[in-house]
Amino acid sequence: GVHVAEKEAKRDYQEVYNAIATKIRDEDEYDNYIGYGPVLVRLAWHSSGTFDRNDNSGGSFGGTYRFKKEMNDPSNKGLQNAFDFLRPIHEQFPWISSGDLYTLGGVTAVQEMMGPKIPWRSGRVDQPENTVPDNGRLPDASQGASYVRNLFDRLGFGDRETVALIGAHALGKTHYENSGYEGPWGPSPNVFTNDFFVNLLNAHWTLNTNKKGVKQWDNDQGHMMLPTDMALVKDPKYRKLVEEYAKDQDVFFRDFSKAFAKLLENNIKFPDQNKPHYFKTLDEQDL
Ligand code: HEM
Ligand SMILES: N=C(N)c1ccsc1
Repeated sequence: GVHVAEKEAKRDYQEVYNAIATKIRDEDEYDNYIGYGPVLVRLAWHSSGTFDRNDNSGGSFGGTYRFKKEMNDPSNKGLQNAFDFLRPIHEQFPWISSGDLYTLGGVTAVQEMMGPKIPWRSGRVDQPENTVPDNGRLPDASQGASYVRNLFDRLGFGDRETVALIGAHALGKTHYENSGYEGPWGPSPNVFTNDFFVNLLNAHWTLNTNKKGVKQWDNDQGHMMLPTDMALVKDPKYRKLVEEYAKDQDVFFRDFSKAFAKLLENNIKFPDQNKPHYFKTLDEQDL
């Protein structure tokens, strides 16, 4: 059922943001100098993407990613890097819940990679191991448009929100050892842009079977797209949205911010007094 967030504690969440942001800035060598931003965004997404609106189960509230059943979900392979990154932050701020920390990590990463401001509310409360949702709720990358539409409908999202959210694939890369896909970087793996959409439309894509026997799309610049990425230009309704976001990064930023905030808050009711935080970036604080 829907969870009710606890009333906001008298805590300095900007301080937690700054600790995460400083660590992202300092530890820049991770994953061939992509840094921890993208994998932190993926942890926030995967810890929220277990939501199912049909029975109000899953979602970020209980911080259940910390339990091995969810951590070992094959869909979550590679996210241990984000979990290990956040461990010292959790030790420094033991009062923050796991669910708040995993989602705040993604918000901090998006903003520090020059993405849009993401409003964020506190109040998630750790839940016990017996509340871990079943594996298999996160999307399979080998599928087409109707699969993507159904999966994001289960998460409570329409076409516009779905296409905006998948725009996060401008960040980071795919790794053979995690998903069986190998993605040399997109043009800006640690800067949040609308490149994913521009790339989808403008590059010449070839469907290959990679060294792991997995089908993926490659272009001559050494970028890759998943089958579910390519579905966004094959489906006429999705394609209209890809074209809109490729043309206007501000519209993409606006829609991504709303959809990402909604994703991180699915299945949670927040007390009115828990106002959304709009965190300042390190640059905005001259830190
Ligand atoms: C149809 C939906 C989606 C599918 C099938 C999908 C699948 C994948 C796969 C297979 C990878 C590569 C993982 C690896 O090998 O390390 C990946 C990476 C990534 N995904 Fe998605 N994803 C989807 C939606 C999203 C959404 C909604 C977000 C965030 C809002 C997101 C953010 C990311 C990020 C940031 C990475 C890079 C991680 C890294 O560099 O370590 N994805 N995704
Ligand atoms: N399409 C991409 N470049 C991608 C997919 C998952 S992470 C990056």
